[in-house]
Amino acid sequence: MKNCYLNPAELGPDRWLGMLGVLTRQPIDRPLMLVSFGTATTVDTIDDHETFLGGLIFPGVSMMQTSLGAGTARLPIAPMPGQMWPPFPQGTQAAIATGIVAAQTGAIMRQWQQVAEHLGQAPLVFVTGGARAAILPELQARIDAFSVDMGFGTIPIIECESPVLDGLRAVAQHSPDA
Ligand SMILES: Nc1ncnc2c1ncn2[C@@H]1O[C@H](COP(=O)(O)OP(=O)(O)O)[C@@H](O)[C@H]1O
Ligand SMILES: CC(C)(COP(=O)(O)O)[C@@H](O)C(=O)NCCC(=O)O
Repeated sequence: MKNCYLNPAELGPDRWLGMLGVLTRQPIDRPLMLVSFGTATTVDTIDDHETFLGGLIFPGVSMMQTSLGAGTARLPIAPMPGQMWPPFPQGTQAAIATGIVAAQTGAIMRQWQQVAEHLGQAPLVFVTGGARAAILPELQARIDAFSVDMGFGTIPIIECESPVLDGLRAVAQHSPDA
């Protein structure tokens, strides 16, 4: 895989290995995105020539929850109930939880749209990380809406339990001493 980072050494090895892990399970005939809902959320894109184009880093779900709780006078650390997210939340906890889901999903969808527009193909989305469950239903609904709108049909998100370990295994198997 080619790395388009201006300084490749700056890229987190977890992100690089995660992308290699995804490539072990998917033939690269279309763009791929790997979204990792960890401490930070990362959104990385590989084009259909096995080139890592670049990606996003922003605070993860838990970091958003705790930073609102710690950085404001009156906001609680709101739980993420995993229900439908209302368009007009009418209470503090719902406003925070829905705001976090909207922030996470909105950033990912912006990237999804950029990839679709720049490359003319609908990216396949892989997700990993401990905090993914709260975001997945909303993300799937948004991808389906955008994708159908752009004439690509629905695209199921693929969950990956351990892409970093899959990538590490692939590197170990291809090393000269393996
Ligand atoms: N079962 C879970 N339910 C909800 N959130 C979880 C769960 N497990 C982990 N998390 C959250 O996921 C994040 C860590 O995810 P992880 O994939 O371990 O990331 P990292 O690679 O940063 O260690 C933390 O913010 C944590 O709060
Ligand atoms: C962005 C990360 C903090 C994500 O780590 P995570 O939250 O998954 O533990 C990590 O990949 C990192 O420190 N990266 C270095 C900077 C970069 O990738 O550009």
